[in-house]
Amino acid sequence: MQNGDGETTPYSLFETREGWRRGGYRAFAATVMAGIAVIWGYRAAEIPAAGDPGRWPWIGIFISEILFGLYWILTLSLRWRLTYNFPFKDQLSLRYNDNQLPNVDIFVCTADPIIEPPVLVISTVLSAMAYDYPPEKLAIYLSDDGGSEFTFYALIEASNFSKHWLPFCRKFKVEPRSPEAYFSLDSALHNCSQEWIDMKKLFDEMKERINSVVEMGRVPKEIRDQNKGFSEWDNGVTKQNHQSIVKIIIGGKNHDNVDIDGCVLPKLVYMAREKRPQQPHHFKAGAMNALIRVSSEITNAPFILNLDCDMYSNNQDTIKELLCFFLDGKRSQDIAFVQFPQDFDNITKNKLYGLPDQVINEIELTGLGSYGTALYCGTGCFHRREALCGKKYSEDFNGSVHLDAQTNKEDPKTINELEEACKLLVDCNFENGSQWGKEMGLVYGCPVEDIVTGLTIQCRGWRSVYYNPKKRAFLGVAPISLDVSLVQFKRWSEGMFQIFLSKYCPFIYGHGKIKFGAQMGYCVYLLWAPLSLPALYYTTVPAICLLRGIPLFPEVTSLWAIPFAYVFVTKTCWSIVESITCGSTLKAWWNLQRMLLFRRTTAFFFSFIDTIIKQLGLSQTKFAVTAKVAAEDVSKRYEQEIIEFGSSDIMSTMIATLAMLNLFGFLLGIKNVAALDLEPFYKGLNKLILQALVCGLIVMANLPTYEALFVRKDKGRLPASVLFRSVVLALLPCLLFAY
Ligand SMILES: O=c1ccn([C@@H]2O[C@H](COP(=O)(O)OP(=O)(O)O[C@H]3O[C@H](CO)[C@@H](O)[C@H](O)[C@H]3O)[C@@H](O)[C@H]2O)c(=O)[nH]1
Ligand SMILES: [Mn+2]
Repeated sequence: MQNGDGETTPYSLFETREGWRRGGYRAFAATVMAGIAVIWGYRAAEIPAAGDPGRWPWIGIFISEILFGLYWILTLSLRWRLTYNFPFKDQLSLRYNDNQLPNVDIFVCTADPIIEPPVLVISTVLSAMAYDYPPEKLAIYLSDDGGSEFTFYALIEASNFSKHWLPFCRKFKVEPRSPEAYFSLDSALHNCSQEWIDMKKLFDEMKERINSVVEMGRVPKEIRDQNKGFSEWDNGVTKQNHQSIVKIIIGGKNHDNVDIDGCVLPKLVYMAREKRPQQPHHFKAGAMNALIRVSSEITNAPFILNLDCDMYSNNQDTIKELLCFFLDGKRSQDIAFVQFPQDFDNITKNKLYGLPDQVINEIELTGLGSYGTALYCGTGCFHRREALCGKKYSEDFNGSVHLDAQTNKEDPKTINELEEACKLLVDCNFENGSQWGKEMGLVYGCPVEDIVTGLTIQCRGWRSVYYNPKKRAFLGVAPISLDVSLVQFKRWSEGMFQIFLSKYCPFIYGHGKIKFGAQMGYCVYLLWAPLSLPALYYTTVPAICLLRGIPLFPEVTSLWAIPFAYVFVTKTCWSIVESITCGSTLKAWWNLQRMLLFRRTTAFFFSFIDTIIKQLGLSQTKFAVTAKVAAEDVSKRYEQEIIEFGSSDIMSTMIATLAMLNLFGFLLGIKNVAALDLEPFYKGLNKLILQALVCGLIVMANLPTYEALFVRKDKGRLPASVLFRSVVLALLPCLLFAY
């Protein structure tokens, strides 16, 4: 066996295996496709004559079904072929000893000390410091877009705490290594030794100190005096307006950089790039690019792990596992990044808000990864620095040469000189006239900087790997109220639709560069926003037509009902089977269907509108940071799986209005039919029953909405103003069209 050379060693570091044969799925998909084609044919053949009141609604539903059908064809690309990746960590240590392992830089981004509390941020940082990896090869960089002295203070506390925490983790093989997550595990699981108790006390005291400083609203003088770094905050630093701040908290050849056992600590750097009100800062993409430059000055590791501040490491072995993909000689050369799925540690049993979507994580993203084009999801992603910085892949690129060349960057500069040099790299003007945000680093101008950046890397010839280990590598915080969740989906769908409309549209930009299946797969996500249009049509027009007795579906006794029934029933069953085999419960599947309905009719629809407005140049890109904390009563309801509507914004009004509209349609439609004599009654029933079924399903999915409107008394209910608005809005079409 020879070091670093994939060709002469008999053992590979990773393996890619084909999943189950997909023949069954393909055959099934073909029958569904046939069903869809028959439905299209039926719609085209049976268009009501001019003058018939049903003509326009019919044409509308025809168009909707064409769009749904085409979208469904796109989703096939994600299921066609599934391959899975398996690293062999033990082989890595046989091939490379610790000295030969590459440096790794870990980037953590935070943006706001209130909705991303410093204690949460440092727990993530500490979990990253505690990886089972030679500490002298690790460096953790925190980018603070909040420019907050609280976050800086918390990081100093964390650096002191790490001197105890890291030895403790090593000694007791602690897992997970985020102290917050670890100590909230059932303590009965642990040996309640004195050391455990002492450690918990140390952590609780630190939390207490940090939280009290945050509550006080300023860092007291005694603390400020202990670290001259606080002087940066002396003259009016605000979130939007401040100079560059770079502080190397642990690093350099300082005797203080060891833990209580005398082991070296990983480097730790705080960075807040310069912000000026009139200068665009490009949100997370800007922060990441600043981190790339600062880290290149200080450590310049060839591999970069990118984490959101809530995504703590849940597996100490992750770095070693994932290096298997990068260090396997020739086979590794064209791999630009390895993406892990996004997972959360605050999930209830039945996934109230549909996150994480196991089918996306286990099947769809695997499917996209099988084309060599794993989606870059912004967090839990390891990059090859060169690929991220804009290098094109070419056959003669030799990753291992680069590895040999990299050694611990022994810088003659002092910490002070380094910090000053870094500050220049993150001032507002540094990027002017450069390729940053275009050809270099993360791409600017899009609220989903991650997806578009991943695509550009792939179009430069690189491959990416999706790795979904059994043991979750990272766990984050999922939204625990409906509005926060919908706002997050709005940002995503808006950003993705922008990509579709921009020069980065995968069908054009990716043409000839990534596989056609991959182009289709990307569009499954990029087209979320326009998918709202047929969805809205389906949730409004059948209900209104039902009121008026206009049939839009075939008679239930006619042969034409068969393709509708077939497509609906088999697709539903398939989706249930997929969910359950991916580890969901039946109830979780149902909750997801409700969330899909809510997302499509609100978040996706408003993002569609906003994207169009933006295309017209009337507004600017925004990035609404997702809240990671909530009030106690909200958390309590979340644990009981009660939906937190709790606001009167336009999205909840929309949800309530659609719920009311379908309820009216369903009830009045049935009432109208029931009032008939026997013979016309059966005829009417025959004609309208499928339509009533559509409304009935929407009503069923909305049961929690009615409860929130009429029954609930807690703060998470829908306020009376929403009830009033939704009833008026839903009655409007009923009155206009019904009589
Ligand atoms: O101006 C900003 C805004 C955000 N962030 C950070 O970006 C991360 C993601 O923000 P969050 O509000 O948590 O967004 P999510 O919707 O949870 O994020 C997902 O989607 C984003 C793109 O929409 C990606 O950037 C994220 O990595 C991905 O986890 C957080 O750590 C933030 O602190 C910044 O650093 N600067
Ligand atoms: Mn997040």
